[in-house]
Amino acid sequence: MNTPDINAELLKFRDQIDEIDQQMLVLLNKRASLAQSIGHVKAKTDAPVMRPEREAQVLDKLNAANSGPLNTQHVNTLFKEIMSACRSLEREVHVAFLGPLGTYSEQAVWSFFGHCVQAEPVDTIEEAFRQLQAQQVDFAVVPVENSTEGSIARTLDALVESSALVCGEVQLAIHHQLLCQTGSLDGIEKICAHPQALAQCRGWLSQYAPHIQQETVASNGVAAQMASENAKVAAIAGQAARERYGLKAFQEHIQDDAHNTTRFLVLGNQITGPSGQDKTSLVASVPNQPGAVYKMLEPFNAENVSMTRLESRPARNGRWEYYFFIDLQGHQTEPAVAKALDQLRKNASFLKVLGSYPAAQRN
Ligand SMILES: O=C(O)C(=O)C[C@]1(C(=O)O)C=C[C@@H](O)C=C1
Repeated sequence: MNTPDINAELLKFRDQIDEIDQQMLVLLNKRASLAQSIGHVKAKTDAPVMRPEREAQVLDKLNAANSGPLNTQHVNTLFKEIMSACRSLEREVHVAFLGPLGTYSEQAVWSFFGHCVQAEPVDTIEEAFRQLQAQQVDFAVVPVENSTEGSIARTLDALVESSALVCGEVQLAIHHQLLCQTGSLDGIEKICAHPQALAQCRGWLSQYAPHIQQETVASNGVAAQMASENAKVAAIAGQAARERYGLKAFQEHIQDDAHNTTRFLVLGNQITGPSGQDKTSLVASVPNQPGAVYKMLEPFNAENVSMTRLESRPARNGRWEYYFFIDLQGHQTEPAVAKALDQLRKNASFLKVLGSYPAAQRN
């Protein structure tokens, strides 16, 4: 095919794309107007603008109907952003996250809420909980566990104390990158990162950058900021930091464990209804007696409710008691889950249901 023929063929397809884009724009604006109408209805009763269960259902319905060539991830990414834009026309949603900018927590915010939210970095996990409790923000996004490093104790402790409800979860694949101003290691004198990131990349660093000094800093976001200000510094950080600070990658995927993931909780002050594929998180404590833990878990077995997580933390009351953090499959309004929780309430010395929320498979 000669060049004029190729150009003519491209033009034909591009004309069709232009036409479809115009049609989609009309439809998207129709959708946005409907969301605005929903917003007006909600405003009458001060009902929450963000409904995680409804957004999960929208994605599930679309994916069930999808015949490709777009895959599930494409559909989710596109429609999360569409809902994010529509939602922002109802009211701007404010989300606190563990900062600074450029951390994986920020990435988790974009992944759950799309980009049309007001994301506000805070210095500590406790401050995120405080702002949520004081209703300074609508939601808070905090890390709760990492597949290689384990649970984030400060989040677990804060969950026991606070009135925050779990409204959602985000499973984020942690892809560390070695970032600097030029994308080359020439002239780099030190590599900065959070201690966990350095630990997670130990093998790669000893093989490919054994002679460069390493320095631990408060977060990968801080490391990326340092690299953006100093050409002799490289940082280990993720995609959000790379974009935020305009850095170039010397190498992507430098973590030793290819499946390294961090799970984040989306916390709010609102109850989340069932979406069809949900999880329930709770924290319970039992008397320090033989068989007590077995008795605590027995109702889940009896009701055939699957547990996806069981984690213990000292209760910090000086009596060698423990809090058990449990995640279940199903929503607390489902009969089997409700029955198991009723029984657990009788067996436990302490029980707090932290919330039911859509499971993260849509991320
Ligand atoms: O269905 C609603 O309640 C809406 O506000 C609409 C919409 C959407 O764009 O589809 C937007 C925000 C909510 O989180 C859920 C869905």
